[in-house]
Amino acid sequence: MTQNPSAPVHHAVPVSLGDRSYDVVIGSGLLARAGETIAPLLTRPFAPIVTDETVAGLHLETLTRALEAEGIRTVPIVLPAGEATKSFHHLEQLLGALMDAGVERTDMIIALGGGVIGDLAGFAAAILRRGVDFIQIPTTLLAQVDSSVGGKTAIDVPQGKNLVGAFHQPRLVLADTGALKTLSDRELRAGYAEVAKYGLIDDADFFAWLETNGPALLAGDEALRAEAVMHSVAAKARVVAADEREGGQRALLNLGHTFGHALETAAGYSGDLLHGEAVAAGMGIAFDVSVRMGLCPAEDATRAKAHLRACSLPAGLADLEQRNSLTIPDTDEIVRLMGQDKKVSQGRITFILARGIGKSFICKDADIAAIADVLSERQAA
Ligand SMILES: NC(=O)c1ccc[n+]([C@@H]2O[C@H](COP(=O)([O-])OP(=O)(O)OC[C@H]3O[C@@H](n4cnc5c(N)ncnc54)[C@H](O)[C@@H]3O)[C@@H](O)[C@H]2O)c1
Ligand SMILES: O=C(O)C(=O)C[C@@H](O)[C@H](O)[C@H](O)COP(=O)(O)O
Ligand SMILES: [Zn+2]
Repeated sequence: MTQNPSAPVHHAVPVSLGDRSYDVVIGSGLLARAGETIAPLLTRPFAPIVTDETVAGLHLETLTRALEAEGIRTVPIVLPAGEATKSFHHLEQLLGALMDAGVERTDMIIALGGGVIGDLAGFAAAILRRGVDFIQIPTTLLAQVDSSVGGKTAIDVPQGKNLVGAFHQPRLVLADTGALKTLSDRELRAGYAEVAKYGLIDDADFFAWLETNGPALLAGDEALRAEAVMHSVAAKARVVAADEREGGQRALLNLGHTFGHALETAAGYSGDLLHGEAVAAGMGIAFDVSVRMGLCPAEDATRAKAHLRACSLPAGLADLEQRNSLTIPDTDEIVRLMGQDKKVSQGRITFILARGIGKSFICKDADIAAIADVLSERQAA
């Protein structure tokens, strides 16, 4: 990336994957200068931009101007905002729009938005003409710290979350932390769940840092936000570089997700339950199960859940019932839905459990009775 004295301060985290390596560039004001960064990656001065209606109203013009200033012709493709857009219907619509726009195999698709747009546009890029390059420009906290990095792309289906998808790495990720200023408080907090996840997985020091700084970060401290984004991206980049296709340790990034995805499926991928909220509740459940199985000290579970709640996130099923006014499916239904998880092998569900804060591990022989007990008790404590 060309640096000039008037350019905003930015930081690049490499994702090292051999000839598919790329940088995650993090900083405020990057969107307005995206043209200089992106132009050298294009084979011709043309870029379709996939985004959603909300982000289009807030940030599309800045990006379009930045690209057009470099002589790049843009074609915006604007989809409805929200999880329901990660569907076969919208995938078909998007693929049609990309072909109608004349996208060739050597072109570059730009995904501008949150994890929904990144996952959907990334999947479209993976399968259109058997694979077109794409760039992630994540605009939510969740997408900046997690979904834009690592190449998991997918849509949701009635059977479960992300069950149809592909691994397809982006060529570049541009995370403009200034774009987070327009994000709603609820979406910011939902994204924070994935930040807290990195601490809970294997970084107790980071979790302690979040306990001190999380509330100020959520309240709007931009320097703390940028620090949390850089730390989270570095953590994810390390895991992805070591295990791109989740043959092993990448599964740790699924902490809270086996429970969370089942709840999102039950909620019908509606705005009643955001992905980050489901993950937060799922992480609380994972800690409760770990305590119930005698694996984790109760005080660590209490601490993990207390921090989530201090950040106005749910830490279990009772919180979801009360805070999100969600009707929680019965235990049998949750267990049935978890049976569709991609980590199921030979009929057994793999769970990510914890021996303490920062001590998560992959458990292939979890006690289903203990899990069912925790789910049935709703764990409000
Ligand atoms: N691929 C991965 O590795 C990975 C990782 C984590 C999550 N995910 C997926 O990501 C999705 C959730 O992503 P998300 O939380 O970003 O949701 P999202 O994409 O739906 O964005 C949340 C909302 O914020 C709006 N928005 C986005 N940027 C904004 C901005 N700067 N200002 C104001 N509003 C803005 C969007 O229009 C949307 O309404 C889920 O489908 C989840 O499964 C994928
Ligand atoms: O990148 C990963 O690996 C993750 O697990 C990150 C998760 O936060 C993300 O929600 C991911 O989409 C879940 O993966 P899945 O394979 O369970 O769909
Ligand atoms: Zn997630």
